[in-house]
Amino acid sequence: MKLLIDDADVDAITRLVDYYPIDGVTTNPSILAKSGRQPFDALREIRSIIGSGAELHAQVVARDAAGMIEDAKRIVGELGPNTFAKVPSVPEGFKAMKTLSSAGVPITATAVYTPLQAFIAAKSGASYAAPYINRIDNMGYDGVAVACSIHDIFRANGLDCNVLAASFKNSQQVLELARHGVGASTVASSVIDGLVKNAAIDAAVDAFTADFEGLAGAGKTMATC
Ligand SMILES: O=P(O)(O)OC[C@H]1O[C@](O)(CO)[C@@H](O)[C@@H]1O
Repeated sequence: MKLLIDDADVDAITRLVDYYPIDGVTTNPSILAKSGRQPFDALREIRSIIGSGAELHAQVVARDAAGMIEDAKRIVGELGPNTFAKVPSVPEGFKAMKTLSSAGVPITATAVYTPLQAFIAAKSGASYAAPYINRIDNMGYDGVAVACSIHDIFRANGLDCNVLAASFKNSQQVLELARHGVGASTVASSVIDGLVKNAAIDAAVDAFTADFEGLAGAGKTMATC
């Protein structure tokens, strides 16, 4: 499972890329609005931080198919290889996806709440479909089960599309999707930090350091003892 950052905060992205095995970044119009920056300025800076080998997903804003196609072409044209245009999984979006995929524009189908939306998006040429795990949970359904079901539908039908699970609020949701082997998960910075934050881990590492410091004549590290 690929791990992406769901954020447009360049300081947070820079730090997470430094520490963790990050495969890319996703944004959406709400995330870009929160950054307060000109959208393409923010996206170009994100591209330069993550490099050309990582994935960058940015969303169209137009509501009709013709406008979505124009938005998508600009997104991919400005941000280069490994950029995916996110297109909402609605009728106008499916129409846009069919044209864009024929033109070789990589697409992430977004705003996915049901397996049938994902199925239609995949058949329309999307490379990824992004189910909203936490938002589905909040509707009283099981977001992880929906994402796993979408993964299984893609495999059962030989569709060349992967799950890009989104909208996480906790580590358990991410863990369950890794267990099922879905293609990718995009996770907010605070949730990524929480994936490996555990008082027991810190206590174990602190105890090793304290024990070693008690060794007579030892330096502070293996390199200096
Ligand atoms: O429920 P949230 O946290 O707003 O998440 C919605 C998700 O949809 C996406 O737009 C899909 O990629 C993400 O950017 C975002 O995580």
